[in-house]
Amino acid sequence: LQNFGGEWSTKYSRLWLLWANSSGKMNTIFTVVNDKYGGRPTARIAPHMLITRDAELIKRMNAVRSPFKRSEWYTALRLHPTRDNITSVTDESVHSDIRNRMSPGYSGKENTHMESDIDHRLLDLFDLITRKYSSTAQNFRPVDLSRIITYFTLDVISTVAFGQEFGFLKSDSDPFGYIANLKEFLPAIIVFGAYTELQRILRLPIFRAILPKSTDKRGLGRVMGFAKERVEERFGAKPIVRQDMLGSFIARGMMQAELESETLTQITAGSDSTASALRMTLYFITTNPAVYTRLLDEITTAIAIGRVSRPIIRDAEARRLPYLQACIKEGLRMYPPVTGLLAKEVPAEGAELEPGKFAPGGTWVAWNSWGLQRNQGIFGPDAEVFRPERWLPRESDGQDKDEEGGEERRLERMTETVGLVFGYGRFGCLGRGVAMMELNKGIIEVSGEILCFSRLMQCTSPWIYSALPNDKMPRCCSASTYKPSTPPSPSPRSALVSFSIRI
Ligand code: HEM
Repeated sequence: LQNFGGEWSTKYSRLWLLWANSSGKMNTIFTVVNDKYGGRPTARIAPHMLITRDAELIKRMNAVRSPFKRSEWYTALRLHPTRDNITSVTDESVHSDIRNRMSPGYSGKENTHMESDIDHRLLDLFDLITRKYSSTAQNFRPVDLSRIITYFTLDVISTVAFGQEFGFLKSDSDPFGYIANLKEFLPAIIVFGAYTELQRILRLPIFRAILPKSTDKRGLGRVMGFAKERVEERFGAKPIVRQDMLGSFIARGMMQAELESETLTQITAGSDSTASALRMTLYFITTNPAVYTRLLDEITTAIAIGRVSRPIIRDAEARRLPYLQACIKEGLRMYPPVTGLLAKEVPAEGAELEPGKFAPGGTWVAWNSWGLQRNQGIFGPDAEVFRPERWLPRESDGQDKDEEGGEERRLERMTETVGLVFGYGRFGCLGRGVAMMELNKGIIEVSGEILCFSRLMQCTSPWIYSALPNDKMPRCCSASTYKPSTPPSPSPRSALVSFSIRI
């Protein structure tokens, strides 16, 4: 790999990688490395490992008939003590068989409750804010939005996966100690991905006891136990039949033991990723007054002309709001939630990764999703800035047709590139539809809620004001209940929202 630039020690050992992995700043360190070594998109990060921010190479490696395959890095994603899952399996044919059987369930076509399930969890979120976090002049009750957003995505995924919410929002707590345990596990997964020999040691029977198992009282193991119970209910003498993801997987012949491992993966893959996207996007929107105002103007107008359902916007309606869509794409671009290495392996015969640069068979090529989304050639010189306007068509001055296909091509390239935050091709995210539905609904409804709560009850906008029955905080935004001439209740109540930003 001597043709590829990188820190000098990466030729000899994985220590630099270990340092980068455990620094908490892996995303920016890899981006600096990709920038520093001649500005080439691919650099060396370990004796056998490269990292790339080249969108074309990432697509080539992930494409359906590509000879590249998953590297052993993926085996670190095995959470069950004895069974692989869709994300950890490295055998191509086993992976594609599981994927074929799981895709219909994830797609939502066979999950008729999906949209209403998400709506109910969003209402639970607002109910929690109303119950516990609306401050009065005497009683100051700020809420950490980051924490409860994580509760929201966990309750959503358990509901859409197997028809029962965990109950994070109802109890306003982490009833299983799951989040704390995952915080310990995720960094370990990252290290085990680079040092795969550690995994082999951990799989020895004497070490299995420290891995999570369904009989544990707390942590990942407890969630595993919860998932196991839900799976058991679908088998046996009087099985529960429900049209949800689990129902779809069973209909496609997945066995009970397989499902116990897959449901745990669904939860880990589907909650933290979406929670990061939601909280970072909300953070950027609500701390940019110009963006925030424009977004609320868009929704207020849409409500006024009857294009938005209440109490929760429909997914199809949200897709028709261009500025909301621009904010969501820009949020995903600024903070791609998955920054793990996801390394693919070069086929035995080797491959030319960049013009004139060959990598031998067996080389691992990791992705730098952060750097990929900061490509100034694609997103413009202000790629470091949160600016949703970049996603809106620019007025044509008649000259942009000369610039590589003009405005249409510019938007297309950006959209293709930001779509890569969900991976690509045969390894692409199966939960993308669920995640986008949560974002479409969550971003706009929570943005409105924050504004509603953060103004004392002097609000006049139809978006933020409706009647206040029984001195309760309202679910606002009903255009029909908007009475601008009626002053709202004078009692000063608000919810103060803070974000603790975790990356
Ligand atoms: C904004 C939220 C999300 C992002 C950014 C995201 C991103 C990703 C990425 C980058 C991959 C791996 C691609 C690779 O290995 O090359 C992936 C895989 C996967 N994701 Fe997501 N994801 C999100 C939400 C979800 C949700 C909500 C679910 C479940 C409902 C989910 C389920 C999965 C599954 C099952 C896979 C494995 C697919 C396979 O191995 O074939 N994800 N996701």
